[in-house]
Amino acid sequence: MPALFPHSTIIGYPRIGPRRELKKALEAYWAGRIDATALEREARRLREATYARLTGLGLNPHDASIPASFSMYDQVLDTAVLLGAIPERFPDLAADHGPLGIDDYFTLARGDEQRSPLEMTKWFDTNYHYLVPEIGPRTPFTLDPDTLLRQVAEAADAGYRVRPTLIGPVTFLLLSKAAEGAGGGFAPLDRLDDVLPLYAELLDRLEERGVRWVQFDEPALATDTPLPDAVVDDAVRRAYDHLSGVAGRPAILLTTPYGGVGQRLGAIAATGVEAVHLDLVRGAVPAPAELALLKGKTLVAGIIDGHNVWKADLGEAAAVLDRLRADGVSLSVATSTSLQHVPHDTGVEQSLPDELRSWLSFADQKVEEVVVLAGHVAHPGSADRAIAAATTVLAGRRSAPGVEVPAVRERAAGLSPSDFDRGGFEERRSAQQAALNLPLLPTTTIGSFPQTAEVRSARARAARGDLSAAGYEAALQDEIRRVIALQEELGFDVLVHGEPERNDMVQYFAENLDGFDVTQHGWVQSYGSRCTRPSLLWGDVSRPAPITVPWTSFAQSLTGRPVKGMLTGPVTILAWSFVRNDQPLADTAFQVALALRDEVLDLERAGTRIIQVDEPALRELLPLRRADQPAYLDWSVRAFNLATAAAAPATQIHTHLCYSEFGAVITAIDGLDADVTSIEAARSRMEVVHDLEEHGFPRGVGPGVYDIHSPRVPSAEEIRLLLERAVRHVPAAQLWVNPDCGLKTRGYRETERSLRHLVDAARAVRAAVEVRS
Ligand SMILES: Nc1nc2c(c(=O)[nH]1)N[C@@H](CNc1ccc(C(=O)N[C@@H](CCC(=O)N[C@@H](CCC(=O)N[C@@H](CCC(=O)O)C(=O)O)C(=O)O)C(=O)O)cc1)CN2
Ligand code: MET
Ligand SMILES: [Zn+2]
Repeated sequence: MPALFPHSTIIGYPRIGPRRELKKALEAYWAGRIDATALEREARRLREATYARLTGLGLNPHDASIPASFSMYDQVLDTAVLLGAIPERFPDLAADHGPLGIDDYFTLARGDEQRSPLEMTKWFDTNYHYLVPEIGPRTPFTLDPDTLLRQVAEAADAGYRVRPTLIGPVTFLLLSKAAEGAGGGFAPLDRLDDVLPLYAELLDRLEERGVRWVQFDEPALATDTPLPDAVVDDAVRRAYDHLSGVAGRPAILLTTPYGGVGQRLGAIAATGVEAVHLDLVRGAVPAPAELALLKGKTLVAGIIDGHNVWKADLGEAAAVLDRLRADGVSLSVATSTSLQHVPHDTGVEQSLPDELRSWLSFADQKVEEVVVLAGHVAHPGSADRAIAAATTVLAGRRSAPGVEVPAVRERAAGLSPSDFDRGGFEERRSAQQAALNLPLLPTTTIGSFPQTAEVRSARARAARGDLSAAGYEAALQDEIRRVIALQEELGFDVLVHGEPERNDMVQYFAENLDGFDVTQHGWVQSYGSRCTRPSLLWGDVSRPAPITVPWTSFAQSLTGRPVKGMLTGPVTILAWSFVRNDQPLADTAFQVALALRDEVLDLERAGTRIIQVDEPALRELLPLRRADQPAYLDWSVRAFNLATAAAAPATQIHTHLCYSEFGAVITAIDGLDADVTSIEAARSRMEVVHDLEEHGFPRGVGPGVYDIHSPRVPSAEEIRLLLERAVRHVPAAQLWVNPDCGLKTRGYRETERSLRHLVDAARAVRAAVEVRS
């Protein structure tokens, strides 16, 4: 008879550390500044500090309330390695060479001189990115459980009985891609029966170590998958019938974060798992008939949002829990998702206004909210004071100055269709050609140039007060001078100022708009050691003063060639911030769009002839459920239109989107109505030109000709071949030549060489096309 599932838990916790300790240790290890022992010592210290912290916040250290959700780089990679699922292109790392070492693990994550790493892609609808396993019909599977078992043992030694968490078999295979050469018709899920014995063996091994509960994350069950529902439901049944049939195993918690499971609840409930987690924030609260299906299991109610940073309405959450309990279900209180998507602790923020801080709940505060609600479930009435306090805070938030600004609302309410419409493209095209007189196949970059250690350090010193505002501005101007001179020397047609003033393309705008605040320590892992500090969008948004105009004008004053103004679009600003949850996203997007519209007009007035509005996250916010996608695409496209449509016909509007799955949203991209669109294309060898050709994409387009994600320098010949491929499918008069994305993560050495090759290749193809026509 398995133990009862604990009354309160979280699905996962941030791993990067309250002061980004893991990031620093990883980067020190990769740079050779510390050895593997020191890295592992720091990781272990962080894990134990997490268990201690969670215990302090009220989770029980003895009953599996605490998840063991650490990862050195990525949890999907960890599960692939646990199963020995090493892609065939890494034969030296295969299981017959023994268990995988830490350097081998990092080779899979980061690649080496010869091989690219596993592909990285977005994790559900978050700004976290996971590594995509490659599974073929013959990929071998061998259990490699040492890392997991060591963590269980190490926790036990420190006095914690933790709950190991890993990606469940169905989601693991659904998130994998078919290995190259797997053959049409093969889907990784075809290998389900081959991985199940390994998961079963793992349950045995965990049982031997005294583990009582194991968590299998199955978020793919809360999304629409490319495979038919019946196939996925059958996989759920087979997987969990197999695993629950293992004799003497630990009990199983199956989690389904990031959405509702809908009809799939039937298949999940029919399995022999002991506890089922549902996301009650994104998904619906189950009706009594659905709850009846869960009889005999614990419902782990994901009622605290793991995905945003706002304090919960505890009164409302308690009412939902009361209803569930009245229906007789065995109940545990939890977060809707892992807390890896939110910063650690509001308590360490020194510069946030107290009132704003009181509205916030980061990971540690969310644990407290879970514990309060679990107290309420166990002893109704016992949490009334905390619930009343939350109600008071929420009421204060609703009426606080800045949350609703009449002038902002009136402006948004007064919009008419013409505010979204730039007029006909033909008129624009001839006006722009007259104003700019650009050659065929114009060359440009995506905006940022390498962010040098000097620039970052100057910014850090300016923030500490060790460098004056004037000193910081002078340092940035020096950098702009160098970037302009370099582009002139290389022979670019459309220049950029290089964005040295931006810590991040979203945070920089948030720092300069009303309605936002930014944190000091609110770092969230984006992938591996890379982090971002999402801004807090808490109020009505407006622009107190021009933001980018001085930098762009300064750059333009240094050159006769056109300098492109550079803005981040409304959808991306929302996607990479924590956004208020008290009004529809579309309303907030329109406010941001209006602020950007003012900036577009000010840039134009200052003489900027080309303005780029980046929307790399347009695809990212696309809802996971197909039924929700059309409404999203409608408002997101309209927000971009609103930001850009006031520009004069002669002003050329560019946009940039850095992903290659272009086909899926090409109609929306067309709807943006930008004069020129640059996109990622190099990693897929220009495949996107087929989508463009098929769609008959009518305006300018710059498919990226070199991959900026790696320090590799492409040859001019290689770039020329890509361009010739593009010219065969897209009229040359529409084509631009640019890299895949911004250069901020690169160094100057490789950047300069790559850009030289880019200009050489563009000139060669330009000459060839001109001869032909
Ligand atoms: N917000 C956002 N989301 C995004 C992307 C993006 O660019 N922005 N890109 C996509 C991929 N994700 C990425 C996420 C992060 C990074 C990245 O490089 N992050 C940097 C931090 C960038 C930053 O905010 N820099 C700040 C702060 C830098 C810093 O750590 N400074 C030191 C001090 C340095 C010194 O004294 O010299 C400190 O604070 O300790 C600045 O330049 O000002 C990192 O982890 O290292 C790259 C890609 C998707 N999502
Ligand atoms: C992630 S898209 C980046 C666009 C931005 N203009 C840059 O060049 O860095
Ligand atoms: Zn990009």
